[in-house]
Amino acid sequence: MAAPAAATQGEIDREIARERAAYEKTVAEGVPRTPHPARNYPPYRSSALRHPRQPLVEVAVRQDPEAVELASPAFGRTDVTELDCDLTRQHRDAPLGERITVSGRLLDRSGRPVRGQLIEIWQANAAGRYAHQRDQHPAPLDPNFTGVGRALTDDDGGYAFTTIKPGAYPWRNHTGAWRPAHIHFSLFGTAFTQRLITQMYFPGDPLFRHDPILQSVTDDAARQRLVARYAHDLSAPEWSLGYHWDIVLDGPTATWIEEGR
Ligand SMILES: O=C(O)c1ccc(O)c(O)c1
Repeated sequence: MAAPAAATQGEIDREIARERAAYEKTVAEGVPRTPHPARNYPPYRSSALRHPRQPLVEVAVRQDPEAVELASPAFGRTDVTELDCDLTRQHRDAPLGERITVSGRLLDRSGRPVRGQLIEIWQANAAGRYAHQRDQHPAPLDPNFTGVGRALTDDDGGYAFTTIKPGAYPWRNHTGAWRPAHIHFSLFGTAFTQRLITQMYFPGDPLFRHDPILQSVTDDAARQRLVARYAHDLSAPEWSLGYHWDIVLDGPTATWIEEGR
């Protein structure tokens, strides 16, 4: 059987508009909204293949939570060093690109700081290429950039990363699909079963409205909360541009997550 023709960007834009209209109709009808993006969001093609089809397993209820923890990754406070949060100093020379700092606070639903939490990030280089064998698109790799970092939140729930601004990159969701520049964030929680994953975007990106992953967050305000704020006071003269991004774990201003594992 011949493979179906890939959708074009125009077709995806129309699908996004249809999904948005369907969402707005459910809001108008007072249908309770799920707090996070749909697991199967048709314009994001691979979500159709990858979403769970069985009811989710409640680990804490059906299994022994301690046994789950024994078989899961763990980390100790001493595993995370000061250098891990500086992605520009992990190689002999500095990476190419626009040096940035990204900082903010990890907060609970009442705005209280969440302290001592492991935050991990991963991202493409300035040319939009991941240092990963699955990324084969013809943009240059940077020998001075791996694109992976981690930090522990401080007593104020604060975190800060120094990195370079990632480039947009093509992916094969549809013809003409380019992801807006973004940084992936993982929040480990106090146990592996609490891990949350999300993405941070940069303000004013013209690709936002064409991106089915960002658009799978159908609530406008929630989508805005995934976009960092350019913070001139965080910029360092002759050195780096500053961005501010808070992550709220829960409640009406929660940062929407793409996946919790
Ligand atoms: O699900 C995916 O295929 C996919 C592709 C590119 C991304 O940047 C991403 O976050 C997810």
